[in-house]
Amino acid sequence: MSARSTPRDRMADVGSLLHSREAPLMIVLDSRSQPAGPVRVRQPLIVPSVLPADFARIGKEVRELCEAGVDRIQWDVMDGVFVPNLTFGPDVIAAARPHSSVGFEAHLMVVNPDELLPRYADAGCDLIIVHAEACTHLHRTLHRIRELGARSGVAVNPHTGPEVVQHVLEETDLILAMTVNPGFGGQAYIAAVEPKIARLRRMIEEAGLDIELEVDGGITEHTIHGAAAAGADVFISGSWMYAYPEGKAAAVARLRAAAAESIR
Ligand SMILES: O=C(CO)[C@@H](O)[C@H](O)COP(=O)(O)O
Repeated sequence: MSARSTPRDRMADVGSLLHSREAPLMIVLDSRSQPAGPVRVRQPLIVPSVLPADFARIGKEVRELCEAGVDRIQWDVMDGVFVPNLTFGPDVIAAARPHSSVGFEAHLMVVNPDELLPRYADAGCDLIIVHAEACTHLHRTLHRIRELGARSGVAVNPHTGPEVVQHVLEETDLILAMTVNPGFGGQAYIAAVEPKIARLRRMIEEAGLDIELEVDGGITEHTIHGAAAAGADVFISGSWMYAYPEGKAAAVARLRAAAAESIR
């Protein structure tokens, strides 16, 4: 737990301790290396987008996701300008917060994230993700998120190169490689992003930093393999998870198993 954590963060940390990035790392022997040495195997995190949820019963939807075994919950915040859609204000998220036993992340698809950061931190978002394309002073914005007591994340659209995050790695806890153009759920996964995911994974490893690498958009039990093999370790799922015939718990288990097969 970092020194910048707020009391709300600390409560959320206790609730989600089993899913922390530090705790679940396994040590295995890598038979490919000579001599054999310990290798860190990342555990995939499965995170639903609430975009397909029934907004008239959002508290119940959040409780169902927690019971399904998700690692945290993503709120897609859209302003109708950065993306052509409008979604959640901070008051909606704050109202849902007491219904959750896992952390909240806010994916801010907005043109002016800086002025909104305190509102989403106060609403109970433990992780706040801004778009590189929306931030004139990305380093400052990420630093500000941490000052507010949240973890910081930076998202990049499918067309944006990995180099935009090279000089802010020290200020970020997560990189989100969008695998659709943001704005709507239910779009097709863009496999052409995978080489960028691999490049981002190398950048993280070369920097020696504990940064999560998230993918978002079109994630299914099939597409998750390519993203995991490229180096992603956090997987957002929206429409596929909600439409899974055997229910959300089975969908989470299916995605977790599929990611674990391919994660590197
Ligand atoms: O950020 C976004 C869309 O802008 C995503 O979170 C999607 O909402 C994920 O939904 P599916 O592609 O899994 O339906």
